[in-house]
Amino acid sequence: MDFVYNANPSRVIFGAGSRAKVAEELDRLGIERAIVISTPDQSGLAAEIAKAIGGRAGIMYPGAVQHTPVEVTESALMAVSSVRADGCLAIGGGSTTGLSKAIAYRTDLPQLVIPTTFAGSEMTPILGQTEAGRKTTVSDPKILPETVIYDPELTVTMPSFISGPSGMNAIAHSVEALYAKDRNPVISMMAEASIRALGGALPTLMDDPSNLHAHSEALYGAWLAGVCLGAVGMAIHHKICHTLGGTFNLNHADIHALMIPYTSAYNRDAAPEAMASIARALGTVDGPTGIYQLTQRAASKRSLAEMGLTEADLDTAADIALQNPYYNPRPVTREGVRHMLQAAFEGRAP
Ligand SMILES: NC(=O)C1=CN([C@@H]2O[C@H](COP(=O)(O)OP(=O)(O)OC[C@H]3O[C@@H](n4cnc5c(N)ncnc54)[C@H](O)[C@@H]3O)[C@@H](O)[C@H]2O)C=CC1
Ligand SMILES: O=C(O)/C=C\C(=O)CC(=O)O
Repeated sequence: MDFVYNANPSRVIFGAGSRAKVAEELDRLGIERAIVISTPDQSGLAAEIAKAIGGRAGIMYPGAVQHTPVEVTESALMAVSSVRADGCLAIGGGSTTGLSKAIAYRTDLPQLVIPTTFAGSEMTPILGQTEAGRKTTVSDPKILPETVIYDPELTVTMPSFISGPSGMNAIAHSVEALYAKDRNPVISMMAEASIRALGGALPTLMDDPSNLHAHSEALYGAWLAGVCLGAVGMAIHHKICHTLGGTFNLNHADIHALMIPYTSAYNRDAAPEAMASIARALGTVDGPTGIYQLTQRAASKRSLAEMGLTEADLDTAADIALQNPYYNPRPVTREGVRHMLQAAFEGRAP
């Protein structure tokens, strides 16, 4: 057995109520005047946490938006300078974490992240940002948050149309980790455990959105998924979601949730060990079928047509997806991708 395992160093505090440790963790990082980042929708939660840390909250910045536009980062950097902030405290989903990472990438300020969705971004040294309508991705050790507090009491406020797709976004990280070119036994173990935890928790969350035990399980799965995403390379699923999301400005989690049955089915015959691992985790005979069944419960959008795409858009997407070659277990051909997109357009079982 030959492999390389690269661990991304970060400190993780996990547990219901663990947000009570924010002040202690800021002290540990030597942060005295944080920029407190959130989306506008989550400014109330950010204000509550800021109140609990007193003077360590240097300035509030409730302006995070999806896909990390560079203009927003520049405005946040002015807020950083205005109080000479010495660290970032991000409270929210992947969009909020993205802004914190964008600041850290440019300033090397330390980051404490409190995730409130299952996106997994907090565990990766990857930043996607948008400039002039174009989204690009960069990876750098400065981007990786130093400390992450996972408090499942903070994910219970997600309505199921956000929590379901967000959980499927995490599952997609783990699925692709299982057939990554640079996979290794530790990450594969985490990926299977992540799919098991999320696959068990998501149906419960759809029926009972405030079930704290299920949130804890899902957040645990999301943590593992984030570790997987940060440690190994992704393939056709992440590439096609990046293309579809960026080109047609689609919601990030919704497009991941919709596409993962089809992308995993694309690789079904080329990655049998990964498929067996997914099937074991979900308790099904076939991995992609198990994922499809899960999306029927957890995804908010069930077809590319429902997301507003046309068949002509599928041709555009297939062309773009073929532009930059990348590793995938099954060769990426235009015909194969177009066929896969057609099935997703119609929302039929893969
Ligand atoms: N670089 C990386 O490793 C990764 C980056 N991302 C990035 O993250 C972004 C998407 O992040 P998501 O978490 O999917 O969505 P998001 O952060 O945009 O949140 C979606 C909506 O849900 C709200 N929300 C978040 N948590 C909530 C809660 N607990 N209760 C009620 N409302 C809540 C937010 O205010 C927002 O309106 C994209 O820009 C994506 O590219 C996502 C995964 C990995
Ligand atoms: O697609 C994902 O879920 C993983 C990575 C990114 O979203 C990169 C980014 O756009 O921040």
